[in-house]
Amino acid sequence: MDEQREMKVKNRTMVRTMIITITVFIVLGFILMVTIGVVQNKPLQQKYKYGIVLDAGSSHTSVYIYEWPAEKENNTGMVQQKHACNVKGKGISSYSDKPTLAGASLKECMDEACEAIPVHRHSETPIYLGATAGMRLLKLGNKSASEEVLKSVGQFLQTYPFSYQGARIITGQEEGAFGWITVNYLSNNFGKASTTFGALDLGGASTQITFVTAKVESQDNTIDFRLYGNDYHLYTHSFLCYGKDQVLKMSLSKSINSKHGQTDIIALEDPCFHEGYNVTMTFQSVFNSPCVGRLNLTQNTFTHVGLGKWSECHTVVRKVFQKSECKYSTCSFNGVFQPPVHGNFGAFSAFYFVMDFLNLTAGSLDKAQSKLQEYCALPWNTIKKMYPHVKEKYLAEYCFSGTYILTLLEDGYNFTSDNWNYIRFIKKIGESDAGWTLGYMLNLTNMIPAEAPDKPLLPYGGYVTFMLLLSFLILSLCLLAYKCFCRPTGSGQRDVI
Ligand SMILES: Nc1ccn([C@@H]2O[C@H](COP(=O)(O)OP(=O)(O)OP(=O)(O)O)[C@@H](O)[C@H]2O)c(=O)n1
Ligand SMILES: [Ca+2]
Repeated sequence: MDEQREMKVKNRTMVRTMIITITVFIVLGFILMVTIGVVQNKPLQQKYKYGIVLDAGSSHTSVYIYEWPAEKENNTGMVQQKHACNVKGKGISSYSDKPTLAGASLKECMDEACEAIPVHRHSETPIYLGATAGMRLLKLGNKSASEEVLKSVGQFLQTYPFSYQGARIITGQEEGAFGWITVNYLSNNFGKASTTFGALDLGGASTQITFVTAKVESQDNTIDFRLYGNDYHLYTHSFLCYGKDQVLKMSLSKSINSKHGQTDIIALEDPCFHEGYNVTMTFQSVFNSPCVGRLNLTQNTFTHVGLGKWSECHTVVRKVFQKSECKYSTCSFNGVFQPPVHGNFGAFSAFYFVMDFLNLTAGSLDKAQSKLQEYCALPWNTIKKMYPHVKEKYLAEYCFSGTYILTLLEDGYNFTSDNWNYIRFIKKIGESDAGWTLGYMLNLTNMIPAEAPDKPLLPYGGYVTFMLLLSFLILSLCLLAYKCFCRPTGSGQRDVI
């Protein structure tokens, strides 16, 4: 009997030891799994890559620095603007008579770029310069000067430690298409069934319109892309000379020409400038562009006198659009094919600067016209007092520019009161400026793949959590099963298997 009791006590002690050992192992195992899960899930220190694009516009140059997580290059929406710098002074095309100075004008912003990008990334950071309508016009008027300017900026950029990828004049189609890519990339519209935004860009010397359409009747206006597994059939057109500074020159030159021969032009009355505005201008400053014809005058200067009459201004501005000829089913203006606009549009650059200043980014077309009419009727002195901190050159032109924008959108691109609210005036999307530069870099670095990259079933964090929960469940079941098989028997003993 004693032996039997001793055996029983021994057995019980053994079972207890086993249970304790197994429980300790299970608990230790679980702690280990949780620890690994937590450590694995800890956000890794991101490694960023960088790219630089210089937007050499007609009125000014901007330097944009983009950054993206190194391992997520091909995911949509990953590239963001890290820094932007506006070069002081005018655009590079204004250096036509002193081209060698064009490069050095970029120094301050390029030095900022060196600071903004970690030194160990400098040599692998691509840098691109794209010049737009100002340089297109200079090339038309003085080809060798445009080449000298490009050479100067190219040589200057190569003195920096970045990976120089060239300085060139981009085409109007590229400018339109890459603006469209930027807007839709930043809005996360690629790789989904969602529709895309059209893009409207207004600069100093050209304007672009780009949107997805089914049928394009003219080859010059077609661009096809396959992005993230979807085909996009784009309509795009860039109107050289229809940026707001060149249109002002065209409009002034038309008024001067209509006066020419009748009287000596001493004062040029302009309904698009505020009453009381009175500035001496040279004829040269109006006629110094391929967008306006030549004029032979003996005088050098004239006085630009404001009248502040919006409806007359509207009539004058309308005259820069030639609407009578169209050999296609539909046209925008100047005989250029354009399908009817449809869907949402993002309107950026000067579209935004001007409409934002005039507080016209929301509301109906009728309301925009009546508010602009009121604004244009304000005397110049009042305007100057209302906005003492705004650059006088910009301030003087907002009545004209606002009128031009409304006319371009309505009479030029055929927007109506019904689809006016589909236009969104935007400066930035998230942290990044809307414009062609981001799309240009994404394209040249192949960062937008034609096909959507394969995605794992679960994101990494989700995968670790799921595996942990599953392991926990299995262990719990094991414990439960163990408990069931160790249930006391009728004789008060335990069956140990
Ligand atoms: N706060 C501001 C900033 C700029 N502008 C005007 O907006 C135009 C410049 O627009 P932008 O998109 O910078 O033109 P660019 O890129 O220089 O010209 P382009 O694209 O035609 O080469 C110029 O007329 C400038 O006077 C403005 O009215 N208000
Ligand atoms: Ca521009």
